[in-house]
Order: sequence, then C-alpha cells, then structure tokens
Amino acid sequence: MIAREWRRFVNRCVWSWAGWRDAWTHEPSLVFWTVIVALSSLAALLLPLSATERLVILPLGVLVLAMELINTAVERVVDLISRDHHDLARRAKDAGSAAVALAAIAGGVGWVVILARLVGG
Ligand SMILES: Nc1ncnc2c1ncn2[C@@H]1O[C@H](COP(=O)(O)OP(=O)(O)OP(=O)(O)O)[C@@H](O)[C@H]1O
Repeated sequence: MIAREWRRFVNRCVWSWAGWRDAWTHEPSLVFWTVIVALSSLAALLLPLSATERLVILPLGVLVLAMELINTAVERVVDLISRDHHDLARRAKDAGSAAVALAAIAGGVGWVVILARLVGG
C-alpha cells in the first residue's frame, strides 16, 4: 500500500518534470513568464518587504507559471482535436490566455501596492 502510493508519487514527479521540460522547450511564453517571475521573486527577497508582502508576491508568481502551464495544456488539447479555424477553439484558447493575464494582473497589483508603501515610507 505505502510502496504503491510512493511509486505513484514518484511517477507523478517524473511526469510533472517531463511536462515542465516539454513546455519550456516548446512554449516561449513560459520562458518569458519564468524570467519575469524570477526577477519579481528576487526583488521580493532583496527589497525590505514584510513577511506578509513576500507571502503575497512569491505565491502569485508561482500562480502565473501554473496558469501558463494550464493554458499550454488547453492549447495542445484544442490543437489535438483540430487545427481548423473554429470559434469554440478561439474561445477556449482565449479563456486560457485570460487566466494567465488575470494571475499576472494580480501580481502586478500586489507590486503596485507594495511599491506605493515602500515609496510612501
Ligand atoms: N483553431 C483556432 N481557431 C480560432 N482561433 C484560434 C485557433 N487557434 C488559435 N486561435 C486564436 O489565436 C490565439 C493564439 O493562439 P495560439 O495557439 O497561437 O497561442 P499562442 O500564440 O501559443 O499563445 P500563448 O502565447 O498564450 O501561448 C488564440 O488565443 C485564439 O484567439
């Protein structure tokens, strides 16, 4: 029982890593967001932020990357079903794109509020 669950857990780790590597190789937008999130995380660690502020910025960065991976999954499933131009395909892909945008906006708003506090003293 424990051995089987452990094997499943290890498999999930292997498949997740494969998924990340594949998306990294084929999705320039994932590379773009990873660079942005790395810079944002570095700034959050270097600037004099409170623990709460870091607890907002750091997970929001991870959320952006998670949304980008889900968006990639949606795009691939849509392309697998058909590469024909279709209104539903457009709406599915646009919804995935909007999910990434919303997470990024949440991170941006977090930074605006924190920077306003830093500049305001
Ligand atoms: N089969 C389709 N039918 C209709 N519109 C489509 C179709 N495929 C893509 N689109 C439109 O083109 C946009 C970009 O789709 P594409 O698959 O090229 O994503 P992408 O450029 O890889 O996006 P991202 O940068 O978010 O990864 C979609 O959001 C959608 O509006």
